[in-house]
Amino acid sequence: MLRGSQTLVRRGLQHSSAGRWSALVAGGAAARVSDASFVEECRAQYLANGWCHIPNFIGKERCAELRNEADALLESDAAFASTDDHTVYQQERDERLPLDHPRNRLMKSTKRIVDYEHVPQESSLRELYSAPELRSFVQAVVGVPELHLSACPYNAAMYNGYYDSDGLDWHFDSSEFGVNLVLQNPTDGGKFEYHSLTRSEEDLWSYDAVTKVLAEADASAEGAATSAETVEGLAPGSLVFFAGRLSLHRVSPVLNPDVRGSTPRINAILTYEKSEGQLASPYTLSKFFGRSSEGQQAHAQ
Ligand SMILES: O=C(O)CCC(=O)C(=O)O
Ligand SMILES: [Fe+2]
Repeated sequence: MLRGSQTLVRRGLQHSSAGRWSALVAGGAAARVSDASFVEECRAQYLANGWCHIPNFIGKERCAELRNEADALLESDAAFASTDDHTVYQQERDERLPLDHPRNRLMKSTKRIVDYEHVPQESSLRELYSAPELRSFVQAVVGVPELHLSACPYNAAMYNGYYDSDGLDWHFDSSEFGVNLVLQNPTDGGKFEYHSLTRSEEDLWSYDAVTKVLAEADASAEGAATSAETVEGLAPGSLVFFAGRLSLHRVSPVLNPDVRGSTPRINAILTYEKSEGQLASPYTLSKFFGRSSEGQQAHAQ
């Protein structure tokens, strides 16, 4: 009797979670995240490219709702505008090496961020981020034994806004998987450029490979070919994720000719980690979030 009623309660919970997921992503490809053939297709794409792009992952209405929320927050006091120099490794420079060494070369990035602490409690972004359906799906596609929510109160999920001439220069992510939900494209520029598996877990410096990608990037400004690729076709509602911890990537500067008015590039980033309790690095927190490690510790989730 007791066992029977517990089963019923559990089934009821499962139904309500699945029902909530369907409502959250209504009209989008995400309705298929538990479908084995869909997961297989996405896994094949991830293995072939190093990234996986799913157009129209969430429905148009949900996308518009998130875009409107992000747009308002990014223009409010909740936003942190960063203008910073950083190394591709997102670590302090090594004074023993020359300034033009890849370890020390400084990249320039400017953008706005609304971090998780400023995302309203009732926001659909919070629901999407913590949905077990999404986490299991990403885990299956990237092929890791476990995937966890970030313990950082700031980088768990956030909105990014790139306004005129903003961009995020070449870097490796310090968190494991930054899942990118595209909410608005700018008029021009703001492309996502990606070099697959530039470094390995065995050699996290991989200086030769990093030197080569950065030299190619410099030369490509003059029109030369590069082994980095631009991920094409990203549009509002697209979900794209990639091995950003091992692959150099950047967002090219947003170009908004004044005459056509200003349309920022807006997206949400959802952070997942391979192990439980992961926090953001002090370097990343201070450069991109305007936050301290002490604050992170005090509010860790
Ligand atoms: O905004 C994007 O498309 C990518 C952002 C990114 O690489 C990051 O936040 O680390
Ligand atoms: Fe990144």
